[in-house]
Amino acid sequence: MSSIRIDQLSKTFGNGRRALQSVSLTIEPGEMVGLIGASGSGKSTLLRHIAGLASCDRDAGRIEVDGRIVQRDGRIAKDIRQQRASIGFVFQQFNLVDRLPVITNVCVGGLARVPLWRSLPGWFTAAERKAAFEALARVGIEEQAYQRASTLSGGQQQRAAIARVLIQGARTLLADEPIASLDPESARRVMELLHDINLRDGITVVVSLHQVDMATHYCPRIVALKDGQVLFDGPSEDVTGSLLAEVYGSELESAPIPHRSRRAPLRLATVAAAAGS
Ligand SMILES: Nc1ncnc2c1ncn2[C@@H]1O[C@H](COP(=O)(O)OP(=O)(O)OP(=O)(O)O)[C@@H](O)[C@H]1O
Repeated sequence: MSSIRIDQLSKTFGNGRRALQSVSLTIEPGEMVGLIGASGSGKSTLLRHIAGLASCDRDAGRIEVDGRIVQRDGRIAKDIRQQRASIGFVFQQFNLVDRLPVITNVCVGGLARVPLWRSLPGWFTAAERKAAFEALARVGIEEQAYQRASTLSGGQQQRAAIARVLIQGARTLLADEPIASLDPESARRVMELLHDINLRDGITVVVSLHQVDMATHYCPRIVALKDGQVLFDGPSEDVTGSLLAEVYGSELESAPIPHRSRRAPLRLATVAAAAGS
């Protein structure tokens, strides 16, 4: 059974903008996939559809996660709340509750599994708090457990958000530009963490990134979107300068170019030359 299966997914927003056009994609359990593409190419829209946070066009697509239908032909599954328990979502802006302690934010990750009356802050059991503390230790911020979330650095907040996904027991982790607002060192640590979770826990990871070098370094498979369509789907080794020129078009000058330790670095001049060829 595939981890994620997308068939012929299309999305047109109310303003007539076609954000996704007949996207089909199959992702197997334990894969780590980097989603790249120019601004507006449809990366966030695709991730939000996989999580059932947005619905596709009528009669235009179907998404399954772990063999269960998330949405079909414009209708989101009725049991989406239960399904979301196994789909972790990490956002660029962390989505923590600023005024609550970090550990409470992390405990909230288990909410789909506890009765509603126990979801109020303070009602978490000792076992749940222990599990949250262990998740914080795993992401390296256990010392900040009792600080308000707002007092953490961006990188620490993102690690707390990942700890929340660990507590959630998600089998699939979708990360929408998780490092876009982080400094380079914090970004590297977050990518290392996603990589570790993928390798050690076997969690399927799909991460959208503007930094192509990060995508090709950490993700064995790259999916490139252009104008809402899959332009490339293949091993990161096959991401070439000419492909990037096609993916980023006029954004090329500002596009981050990969520096991959395994291969000769792709330099802007190489890519620009490919673009002109
Ligand atoms: N709620 C919305 N209403 C109308 N158009 C939208 C909406 N959300 C996204 N779009 C449009 O859909 C297209 C795809 O947007 P999306 O945010 O998925 O792109 P992206 O690749 O994630 O971009 P970025 O890298 O800048 O975040 C864009 O043209 C965007 O303007």
